[in-house]
Amino acid sequence: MAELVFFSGTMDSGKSTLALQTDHNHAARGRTGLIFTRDDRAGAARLSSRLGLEVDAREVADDTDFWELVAAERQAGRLVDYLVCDEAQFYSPLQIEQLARLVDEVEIDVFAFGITTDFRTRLFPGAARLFELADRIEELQVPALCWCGARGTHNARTVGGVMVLEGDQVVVGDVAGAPEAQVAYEVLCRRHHMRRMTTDVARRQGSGDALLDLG
Ligand SMILES: Nc1ncnc2c1ncn2[C@@H]1O[C@H](COP(=O)(O)OP(=O)(O)O)[C@@H](O)[C@H]1O
Ligand SMILES: Cc1cn([C@H]2C[C@H](O)[C@@H](COP(=O)(O)O)O2)c(=O)[nH]c1=O
Repeated sequence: MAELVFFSGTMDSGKSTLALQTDHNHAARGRTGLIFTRDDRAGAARLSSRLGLEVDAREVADDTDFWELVAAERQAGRLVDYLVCDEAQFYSPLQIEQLARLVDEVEIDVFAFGITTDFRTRLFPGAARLFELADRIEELQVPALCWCGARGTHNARTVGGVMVLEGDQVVVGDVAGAPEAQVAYEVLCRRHHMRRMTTDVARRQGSGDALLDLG
């Protein structure tokens, strides 16, 4: 039976890598899939992993209708066995419902990958709908770590090196950015997210609870 699976984790937890591996393994067994993403850091219509792999993908837009799109593929005589959907937190709730309908009514597997919460620790609408509708939620197994060594659970946004809790929900960016970058992200444990204690703050304060060598 087809499934809607949501592979969720923080930024930098290996989701895009797993998306590429998932596509590879299914394609290697002769299945035909479509790869989607939205606002990947590598640019439009690309799915990129920090491990260096990058492939072409279909860019999801506000008006993308997954149901119509798959119907058009099938009418053109092209098989669709599965969908790989990266950055699924950016999809609308309606688009997540279209994905669930494809699973239930057309028996297409949907593998969705995305972060759950934004920089304010609030669920993205697409992630919330996935939590509500998915057959399975899979947590990524190799977590990004907070600077203190604890499992990273929350995504912090910095603007000019300072952690912020105000701003647009969607601002494409990376965890690898220089601390003074205009917009950058850092994965923290909840305790340090709540205290707004990024690596930079901990280093400046010479934090007593630092477990890792901050360099
Ligand atoms: N140079 C490296 N060597 C080994 N693993 C790396 C390297 N760079 C990144 N990674 C791994 O890649 C992960 C990020 O993968 P990626 O698929 O881009 O994450 P996500 O899509 O969740 O943001 C990191 O957590 C780390 O485990
Ligand atoms: C927390 C948070 C993240 N984003 C953006 C930043 C990145 O472009 C993507 C996440 O990509 P990844 O492959 O999981 O690293 O989401 C955002 O727009 N708003 C946020 O609050």
